[in-house]
Amino acid sequence: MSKNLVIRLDDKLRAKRDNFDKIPVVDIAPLLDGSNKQRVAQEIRWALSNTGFMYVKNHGIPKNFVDSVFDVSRRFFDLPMSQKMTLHISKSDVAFRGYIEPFGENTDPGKTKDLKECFDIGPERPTLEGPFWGPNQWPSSLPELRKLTYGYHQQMANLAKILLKGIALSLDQSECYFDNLMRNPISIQRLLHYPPQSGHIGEEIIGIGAHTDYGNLTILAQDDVGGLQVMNRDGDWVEGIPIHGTFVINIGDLIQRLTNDVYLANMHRVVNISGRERYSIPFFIDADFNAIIEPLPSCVTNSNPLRYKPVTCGEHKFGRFAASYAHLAKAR
Ligand SMILES: O=C(O)CCC(=O)C(=O)O
Ligand SMILES: [Fe+2]
Repeated sequence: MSKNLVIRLDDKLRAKRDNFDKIPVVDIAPLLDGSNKQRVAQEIRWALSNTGFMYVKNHGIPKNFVDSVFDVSRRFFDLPMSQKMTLHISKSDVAFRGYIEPFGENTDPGKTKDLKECFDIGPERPTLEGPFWGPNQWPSSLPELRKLTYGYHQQMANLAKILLKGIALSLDQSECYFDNLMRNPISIQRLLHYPPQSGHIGEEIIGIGAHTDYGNLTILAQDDVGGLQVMNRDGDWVEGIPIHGTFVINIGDLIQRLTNDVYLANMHRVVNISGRERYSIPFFIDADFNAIIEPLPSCVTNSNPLRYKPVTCGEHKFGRFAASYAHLAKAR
């Protein structure tokens, strides 16, 4: 695998990180019930500075609810292609809501085509305008999809708030630190389907090409098939194996910028070598469109000088989307 991707971080900082061959599991019950927030914050700090990823367990979201969303997601992707294409994401313009066909969004576009199909929805708040807001597109033949996916998305938004309190504490900030940056945060609830691949699997076509996530936080539910891979300090890929009852959490570029590279928005990809269909359900949450993200003064030191200029969340996110989406590339 190309090691050049990891060099994105300067070598001095990379050498300071602990290496890892497993992604840590963090029990967040003491954060939810308030019994030991600092212990959870410490575990989050290790996980996000060294791996950029963690599993969370005891998160309070019922397993049967998550299963019901996987179930409706399978039924959605089983619909005929002609029906799914009537909901195509390009019809929502820059609201980014709807269906994306295989190879329609490529996360490492110079190198890899993504063998995945997606369905994206977002908050249904008609008063908010601008990119990343707008009506969702729902299939009339599958009415349960709306209730389940939208309900799931709200549960994820609540869980994200709790996790962001833990992340704020882990950075020695007040637990309300993110509230001002996230009054109406951009968020996307995605359903993902990775068709099976067989024969020789080269980097030119895999489930999802190597990338970092763009925003603040991602909460991922995966089925039991496996295929998620996360890059360690040596540039080797570590399996994000499915662990029953957990979510996989990772931070995106905005938190890496906010922490002046102290926390890592790590490279990851999906290679589905199982020969089976794989389904996953990521929830992405960013900051407000106009929120200015700049390094926290406590993360800027003599040995880690200022690395980033302020950027708005919307500007950063839009730039990264434009590079990945065929329908935006055509419009440019
Ligand atoms: O499906 C997965 O396991 C990961 C998906 C992912 O990385 C993404 O959608 O950004
Ligand atoms: Fe990702």
